[in-house]
Amino acid sequence: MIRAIVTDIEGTTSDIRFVHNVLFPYARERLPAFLNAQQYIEPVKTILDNLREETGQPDATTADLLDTLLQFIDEDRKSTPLKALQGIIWRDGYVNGDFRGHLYPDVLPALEKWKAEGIDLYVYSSGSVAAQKLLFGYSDEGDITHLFSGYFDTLVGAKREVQSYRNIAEQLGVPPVQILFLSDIHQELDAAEQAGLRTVQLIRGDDDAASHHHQVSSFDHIKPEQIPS
Ligand SMILES: CSCCC(=O)C(=O)COP(=O)(O)O
Ligand SMILES: [Mg+2]
Repeated sequence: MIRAIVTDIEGTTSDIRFVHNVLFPYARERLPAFLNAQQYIEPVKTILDNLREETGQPDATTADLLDTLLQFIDEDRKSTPLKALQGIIWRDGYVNGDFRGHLYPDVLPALEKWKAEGIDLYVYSSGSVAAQKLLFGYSDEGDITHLFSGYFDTLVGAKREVQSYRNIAEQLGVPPVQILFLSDIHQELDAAEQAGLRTVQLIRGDDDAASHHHQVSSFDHIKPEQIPS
């Protein structure tokens, strides 16, 4: 039986276009002024030092790091320091009501049903845990963070690495075979499957996302009780 469901965000609970057309431009536009104001203040100071270490540029200036970050944004690089900075910048947008966290309409009813059935719910996204809590805390359906028992970001490991899913299962204290991972990206699902998790692939768009994983177009087609383990 499935005891825990871990869900991706972009392309799974939420439209890719919300992330790429709203969140990313919002952070990109504000990043230069944000770094200029915050570069010597924690936690930004430490995040920038982490970026220097990540990129092997120990003597990089803030201007150098800004160029690197803008390039990472344009490449959709899942850099942990970048995601931490984005999460801090996005807070103002959510709190000020500039935008709300997009949820597909099938997501909340399914999460509430699974929670009521005793399945614990978690999130695993490249977005920082802070960014995840903001998206679900200021979502189209209001604050739904009460539904989630925990959050994972790339501090647990990259999403296409098998070890990341072993780490998640160990932290949950649940046998991998009793954990269902939901994502749109087959490489993430492949890694989760190799770690022993069960998988379902969300096909939200019309792109050809052929894979061997069980595929559904919405959360209401997911039946955890029918997944053998
Ligand atoms: C938490 S909302 C922002 C998501 C984000 O920054 C991102 O890069 C999405 O990556 P994912 O691994 O969830 O597809
Ligand atoms: Mg995704």
